[in-house]
Amino acid sequence: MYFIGVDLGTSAVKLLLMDEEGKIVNIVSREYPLYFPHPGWSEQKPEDWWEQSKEGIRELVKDVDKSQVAGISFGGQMHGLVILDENDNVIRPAILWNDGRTAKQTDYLNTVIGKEKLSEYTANIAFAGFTAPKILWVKENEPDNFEKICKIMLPKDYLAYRLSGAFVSDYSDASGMLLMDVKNKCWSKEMAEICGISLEMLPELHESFDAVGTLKPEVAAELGLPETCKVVAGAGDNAAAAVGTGTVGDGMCNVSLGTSGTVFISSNKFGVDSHNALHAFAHADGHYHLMGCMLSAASCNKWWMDEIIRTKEYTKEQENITKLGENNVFFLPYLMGERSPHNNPDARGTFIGLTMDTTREDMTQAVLEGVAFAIRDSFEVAKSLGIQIERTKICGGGAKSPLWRRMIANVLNIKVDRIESEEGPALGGAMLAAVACGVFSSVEEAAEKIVRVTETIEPEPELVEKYERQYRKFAKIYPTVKDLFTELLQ
Ligand SMILES: Nc1ncnc2c1ncn2[C@@H]1O[C@H](COP(=O)(O)OP(=O)(O)O)[C@@H](O)[C@H]1O
Ligand SMILES: O=C(CO)[C@@H](O)[C@H](O)COP(=O)(O)O
Repeated sequence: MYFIGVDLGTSAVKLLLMDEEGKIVNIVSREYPLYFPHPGWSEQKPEDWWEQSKEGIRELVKDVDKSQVAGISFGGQMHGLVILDENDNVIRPAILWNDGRTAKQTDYLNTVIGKEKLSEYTANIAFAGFTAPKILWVKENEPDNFEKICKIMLPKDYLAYRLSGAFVSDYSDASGMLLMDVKNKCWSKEMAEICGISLEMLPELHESFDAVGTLKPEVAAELGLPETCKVVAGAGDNAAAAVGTGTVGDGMCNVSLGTSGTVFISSNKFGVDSHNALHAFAHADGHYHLMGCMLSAASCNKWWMDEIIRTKEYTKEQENITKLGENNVFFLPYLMGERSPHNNPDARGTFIGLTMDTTREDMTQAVLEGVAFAIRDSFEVAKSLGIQIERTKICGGGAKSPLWRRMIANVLNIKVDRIESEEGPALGGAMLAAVACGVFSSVEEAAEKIVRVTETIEPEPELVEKYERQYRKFAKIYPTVKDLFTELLQ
């Protein structure tokens, strides 16, 4: 038997084929455009996700016996608002997780409804990228579109809907909508009322490892897959990545360096961050997790390389970096505003400390370090909650860089475990499909049998000390320039 894992990412859809022994048989990737129609806005077309996923699946399975593909599941970029009308047409482009247009609606939710009430209804407060503020934005700014809404779904749920006709979501991804009561794993009537929507507009909720249907006959024919192929609910990309890196059970950690950067801490018990800086979400293993999310991680390096110094030679560029822990240049990686821990859509990217002898390498280094320091910010919040993290897994495109992995290990002062593939969410998706098809009795068992650590990066005491001093300096920059960010936008 084979299982397909689909990682519906922001930069591309990554598809992974796994056999029932857990061996990765093939990986395929298909890019699609990301639109920034206004500064701070971020959109994609669901039709692009669908077309590229279909093309990717055909390529993925072309050399295997397709009749043996037993299940397909997903890890999807979270929070994106996909709205369909009564004829199942997409009403407008999806508004993504890193879109900052909802500052007014987020402020309304946090101050007028109030953080305490939001926390009581959902276990979280409002962040600009979450789905509920986006619904309010459409209501206020595009009333004609709002009137047409029949179905509200998340990005990966759109794929499941097109593949199977099942209008469903899973608890981990739905946690990020600010419409779900995370503790009790059900929709919040209060939040639906606040957003002016009915519960019928929301998908049926499932565990990530639940089979929710099979391929529609016409889709099966188009893909060359059997109609019996199970479509499995799947998870938000971070929960799926956690499955794919074996971050399941109690007190495990995964750092993802994708377009976003995340710190994911699994827990067998429901818990909330009293500072509201970390999200309290459901996990794909049936339990819970806390998560910090920075909006621009590997995308900062991509921006710096592609748009500014204009090179595709990421590895070569990083090989010239030598001054680890001694850089006088610092970079705030807030190119799309920032979520954890600042919750500030107005925050912006910033270089500070430039002099006449600053080199291109210093600035490249500052970009990579700025991301590592921002990841550390979420670790500091976890530490303040009494959570001690001694080692972490790492995944995402940025984790392909040996230098970045080393920086993370030293800035965080913990061991960093690399697994066989950086494609955490896609592998996690395939594992969820295998659980739903009965190959494994639980997500934990799948992780135990499949995930292998291939390398551990140890912190280096001398560098840890240097980076501790550097982090203290970094931590002073945001509070100093914070007010200026809002002023600059006026
Ligand atoms: N060697 C590398 N060094 C730094 N960044 C990298 C490297 N390889 C890939 N990336 C970055 O990883 C990101 C894609 O990672 P991925 O986890 O697939 O993201 P997403 O799920 O958001 O689409 C891109 O921003 C890409 O530039
Ligand atoms: O908003 C979040 C998590 O809360 C992001 O992590 C998105 O889920 C997008 O992930 P990537 O495209 O970076 O994997």
